[in-house]
Amino acid sequence: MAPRARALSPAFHQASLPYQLEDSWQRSSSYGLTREDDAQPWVASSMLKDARAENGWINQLVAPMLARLRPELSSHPSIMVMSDASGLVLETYGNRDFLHKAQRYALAPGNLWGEPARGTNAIGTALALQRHCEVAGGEHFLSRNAGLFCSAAPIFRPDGRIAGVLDLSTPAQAPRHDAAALIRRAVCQIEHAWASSALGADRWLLSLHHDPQVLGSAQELVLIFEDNTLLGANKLAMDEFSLTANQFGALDIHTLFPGINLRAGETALKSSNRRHYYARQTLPARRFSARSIAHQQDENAREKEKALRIVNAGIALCITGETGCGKEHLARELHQRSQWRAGNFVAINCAALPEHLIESELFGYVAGAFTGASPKGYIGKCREADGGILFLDEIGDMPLALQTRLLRVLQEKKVTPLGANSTVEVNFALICATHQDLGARVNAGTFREDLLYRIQEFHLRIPPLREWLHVEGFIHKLWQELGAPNRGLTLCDEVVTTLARRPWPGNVRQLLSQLRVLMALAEDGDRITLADLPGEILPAQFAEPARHADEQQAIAEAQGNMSLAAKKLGISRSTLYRRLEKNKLMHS
Ligand SMILES: Nc1ncnc2c1ncn2[C@@H]1O[C@H](COP(=O)(O)OP(=O)(O)OP(=O)(O)O)[C@@H](O)[C@H]1O
Repeated sequence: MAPRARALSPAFHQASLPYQLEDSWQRSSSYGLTREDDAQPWVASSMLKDARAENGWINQLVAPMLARLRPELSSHPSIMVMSDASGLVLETYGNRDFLHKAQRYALAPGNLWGEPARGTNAIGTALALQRHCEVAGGEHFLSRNAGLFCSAAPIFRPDGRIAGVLDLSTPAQAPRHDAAALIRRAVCQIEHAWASSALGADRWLLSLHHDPQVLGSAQELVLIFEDNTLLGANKLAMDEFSLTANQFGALDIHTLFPGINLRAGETALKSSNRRHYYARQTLPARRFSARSIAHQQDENAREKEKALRIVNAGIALCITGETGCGKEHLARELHQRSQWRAGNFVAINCAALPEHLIESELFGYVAGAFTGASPKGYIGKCREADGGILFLDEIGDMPLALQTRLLRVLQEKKVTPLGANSTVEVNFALICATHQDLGARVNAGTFREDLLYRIQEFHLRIPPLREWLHVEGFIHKLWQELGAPNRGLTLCDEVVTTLARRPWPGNVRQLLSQLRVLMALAEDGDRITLADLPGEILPAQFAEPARHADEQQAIAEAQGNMSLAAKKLGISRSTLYRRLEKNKLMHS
């Protein structure tokens, strides 16, 4: 027996799974699921509403394409299911009778179909594998889904990230044999339309194919450029040129197509992989395209993309913003997405280190360089960051004397460890962060002007939370990232609005702490209401005892039956008791 098969339990063998699904079953077990589980995790309608709002591309790109497929879909007992990138079902389309039956399987908006929620299933497993996946009948991990046949594929945004999953589901006893072809065709059309819509005031497109007849169809390869820099592509082009999301913003057209001369209107191209293509260029629209999805990204996202390009180009980035607004978080994200990700992300807090240690921390020292030094010497943060990113937090607090040495290192890209005679070459991208006004520090004479220009070749300010336009959506995102949906925890609309309106002087850090507290105090399945918020956060009109009116009313309506009252409120009995206890304490 192969070692891989030996690792599987007998129940796995009974299902005689295709190879790719064996791993998925293993993962399903590791999530703590059993085949008999009957839970159907879902999110509250407010969260569904927000998720739909965040995924406006579905209305623009998927709905028109599915409308064209309607005749094909309605003739069979089958439905199309559209989920977001977490497996949350946002829309279903297709045969009415089967739509109705599908609800029994919870294939309806608001349900979570990621693998952690429902084990092996086409949506969740396509997300896990990042490619097309088919799951038939008993291949589903949960026995309750054995009545389904599902074929699903992820949809890739032009920036290389997964946007969601398109799934075709039928009864297991009547599978559609053309399901895989139908899904692939639909996904290909969506990705093509998405990439094509990126054409904007400053972006142009290059469409390519080996076969000139294919140009202009959804099967063509589409590359998106700003000047000569590749910004994105449809998935077909990503596969053809082995492109990854990290290369977008960093790859030059001449690297992809050496010797290309677009001015000459070239229509036959040779790529760096020596393949020949027929090409068509679509030049920037003269006027701003309001329909361009790329332009719908909010200002923050656009700033982030700029910052990524800056970091990829090795230009020093300085991030400013109030405490807790996410400066280090952004720096780490940029590292993960940048061409420097193979190297280390080395963070040093210039305010937290004693002045006499910063120099040895940054530049290292040789053995015996000073009393108390490690006998082995120390390589120093600059060299640890070689090939990666050096993140200097609170740069505004760096002592003046050290600023001079840092400036030299940044100019010469060479480090001299303490006590050493020779220098060592280093190559890293520099990101600095500060909550201070560096210009004011320069005026006060406590920060070197030449260093400011060197570390702030590009400046990005993260606004404080109170200036953000879409805090509600961000709260939902954090709530999901904290794992609340796995516990069936939802936030009611009033809570989200109340939290979004707080001034949050501690910014994201403070908001996150508050969400963590709410999660820790909640019971699984709870819906968090205003009554769960601490007094100092509540708006004045909800001052007690009015804020507990909901509980009192539910208890009265349930004639004192606490289980029934809790059910009406969508909370557990223990949460109801806890709220009443809190109320009592506040009035004692
Ligand atoms: N966009 C975000 N998404 C999720 N979590 C975030 C985001 N931004 C910040 N955080 C989280 O908020 C907390 C504070 O962020 P971070 O440490 O990056 O802030 P900062 O601006 O560097 O703070 P300080 O100036 O105090 O050093 C961290 O736990 C971080 O993971």
